[in-house]
Amino acid sequence: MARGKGRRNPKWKNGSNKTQGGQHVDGERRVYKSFSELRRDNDSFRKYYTAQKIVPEDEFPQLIEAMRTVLPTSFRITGSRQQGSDIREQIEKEFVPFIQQTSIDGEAIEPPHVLPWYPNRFGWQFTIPRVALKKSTELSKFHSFLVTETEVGNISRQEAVSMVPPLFLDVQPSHYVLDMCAAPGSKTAQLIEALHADTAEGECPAGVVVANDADYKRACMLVHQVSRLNSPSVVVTNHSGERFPNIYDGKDVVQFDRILCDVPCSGDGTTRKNVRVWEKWRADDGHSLNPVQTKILQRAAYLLKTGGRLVYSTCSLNPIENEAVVANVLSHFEGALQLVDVSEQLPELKRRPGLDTWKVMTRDGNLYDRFEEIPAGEHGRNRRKYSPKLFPLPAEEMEALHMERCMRIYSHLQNTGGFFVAVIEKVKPITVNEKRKAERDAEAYAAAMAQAREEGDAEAAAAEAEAAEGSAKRAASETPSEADATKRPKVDETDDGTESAMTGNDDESAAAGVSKRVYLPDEPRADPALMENPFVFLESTTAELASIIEFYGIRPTMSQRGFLSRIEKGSFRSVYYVSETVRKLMTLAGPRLRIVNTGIRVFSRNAVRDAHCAFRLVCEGTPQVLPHLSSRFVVDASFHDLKTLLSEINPLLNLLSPETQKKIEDVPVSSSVIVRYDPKMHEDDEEKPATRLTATLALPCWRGKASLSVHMDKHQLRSLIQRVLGRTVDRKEELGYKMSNNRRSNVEAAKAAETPEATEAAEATEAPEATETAETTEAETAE
Ligand SMILES: C[S@@+](CC[C@H](N)C(=O)[O-])C[C@H]1O[C@@H](n2cnc3c(N)ncnc32)[C@H](O)[C@@H]1O
Repeated sequence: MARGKGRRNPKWKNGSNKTQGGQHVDGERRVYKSFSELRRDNDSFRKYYTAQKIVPEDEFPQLIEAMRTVLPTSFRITGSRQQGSDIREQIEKEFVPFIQQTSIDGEAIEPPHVLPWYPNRFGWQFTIPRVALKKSTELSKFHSFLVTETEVGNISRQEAVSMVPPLFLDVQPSHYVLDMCAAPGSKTAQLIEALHADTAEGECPAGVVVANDADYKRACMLVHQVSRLNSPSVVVTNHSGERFPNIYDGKDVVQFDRILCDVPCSGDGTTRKNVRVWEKWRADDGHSLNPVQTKILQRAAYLLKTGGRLVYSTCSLNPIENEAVVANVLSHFEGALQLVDVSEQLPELKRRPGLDTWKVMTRDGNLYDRFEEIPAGEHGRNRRKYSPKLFPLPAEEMEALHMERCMRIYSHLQNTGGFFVAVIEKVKPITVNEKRKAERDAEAYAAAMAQAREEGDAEAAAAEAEAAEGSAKRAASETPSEADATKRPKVDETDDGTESAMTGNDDESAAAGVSKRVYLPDEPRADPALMENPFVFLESTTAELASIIEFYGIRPTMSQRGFLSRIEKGSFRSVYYVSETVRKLMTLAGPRLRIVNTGIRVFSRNAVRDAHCAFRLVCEGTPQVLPHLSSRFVVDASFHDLKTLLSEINPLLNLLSPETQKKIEDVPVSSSVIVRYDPKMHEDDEEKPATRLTATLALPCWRGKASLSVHMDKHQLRSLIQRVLGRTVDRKEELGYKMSNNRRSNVEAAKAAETPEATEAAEATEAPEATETAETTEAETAE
């Protein structure tokens, strides 16, 4: 690999040189179509958006051109964590300067850069293609860093524009927050971070985030995303947004301070990532999504506290999914809701104002300004397929709503995807009668549109069948080879054709892939096979919980009302922990709320027969429990000890420093213990971590008879090894938790130490713990 500056490789121009194509099975033959062959254009799309005047006429070519290029990769550092600034420093001081001087085959590489509008330099973007990341050892170190830190939740891959809506929601730690359409959860993660902004580890914010999605399987994806953030203040639920249940506190319905409605949409702002949007785009998609988007926003408006704030967003440019929905709901509740002027917030974010006029495109491709202009057709059949609700309100009403306060973000403005964001405040209550009327109207509108669509689809199907019959006749008169040649090769529906430089947690593509799927309230959604036992709060008198509290000396500073579990046949495997606010909400809601998951897993049953306590501390629960744990189970260690624990598998106690050994000997055999390393206390030490650390590290460990082993999942461990020891761990090494290896390395170490007692102890090896550590580590990862 050559170093030094040079030209940029033209084949990386769009951040990708991917040649892999889509495929489909055509009879016995597989037909591949490369993504570069896919047409990144659509005449109907051009016609529609030119007519909408979403940008000035002379700017439209720039917009289209930007929408045809591949999207840069962007990510966010988890700001609420102590490690956030360490991670940022590592990027700024290690990776950026290094990449600046790196070139491959004489071609310069553009280093990652900060998203100027994202607070605290925690938002980043880069265009280095994956192939380049893997080609050089140095760049692959950056790649490995991104993947590992994403897996442990220190970094989240997220499309830049998708980071915008939560920033305008302005979540405070005391807020009750509802994320109505949350999966796969990139924005939920931001909401949780904001909730924890000023909460010390081990404490619970007064507020709560309820993350909801109508799709049960997608709600499970949400659980994975949320669990990376270890928050006791989150509940994941599974309801249609428009039917999110009332939770009663006495006679009052519990309302939320903040609501995010990131509704299902056509996703036509995501063409840079989902190339097939070009091919599939139809103006009709917006028409059929408008009713459900309206219902979700109406429900959110009702569930919002007076004085509260709501954000409505889509990754679509279509005014029918955006301004039409907002204007209708605002006008319906007559002054209860107002658009907020946020032009002074995030000034670096380039945006354009919302529209107050637009046109509706009918199936025949004609565009109309007013409903009445649509030719009625026989018995009004033609006009019935559309609704006045798809059109702008009268000009003076639109003006009064200040639609210019909505934000439109376009691809060419700052090299992102497209997005729509409206920030809404509730300035007076909505009465139950107003709510009911709105619901009835929305229901009738949705039903009428659905019926018209069915009629329209039936007509279209008949026309298609007629056309197919004609072409079958034509094909019969052609030779087989000619008929084959007229077939258009299809492409795989499942691959979005994009390339991610950060594998692992590609949440955004997952979101985009099904964002158009709309779940209606009466659709059976839950897969019973996946349903788990409901959560039950554990009384502190429950024998097993009492034994955990007593053994680990959990102080009363950790409320004992927060422990809960999923009980099966009178027994439970794991203990979870939630905040008092979550407990209150769950108690008030009872079975009304379909809870998919909640809480942090703090203790898990261990498999060691002679252990004093049947439960061990779980890695993800460590930050929550640590401040409340008896000091007997917390050992402050030196860098030498940290290094030993991270480089050896089940190191013998005599490999640790004498002071640490002494403290560990006080800890009962076969139990969890936390080893803590505070970099501030070791600033003058000669030996230091490979990267500069400021945040304290806490390693949950297992104290065996003669050894101490780190008890973390493999991703956490890999992240620590990279940051502390400065080396990338390969898969074989990380999976080296094999009994034989453990025993061999311990015996060798003991022999090297030349102490007969140690050799004897090593040969007797801590078999149960070692096996348990390895197995549960893998199990934790799987869970
Ligand atoms: C655009 S995606 C949300 C992306 C998500 N906010 C994020 O940032 O990761 C829309 C989501 O709405 C869900 N959905 C579809 N219909 C819904 C409905 N009626 N109520 C609630 N959620 C719905 C889909 O399952 C999908 O996960």
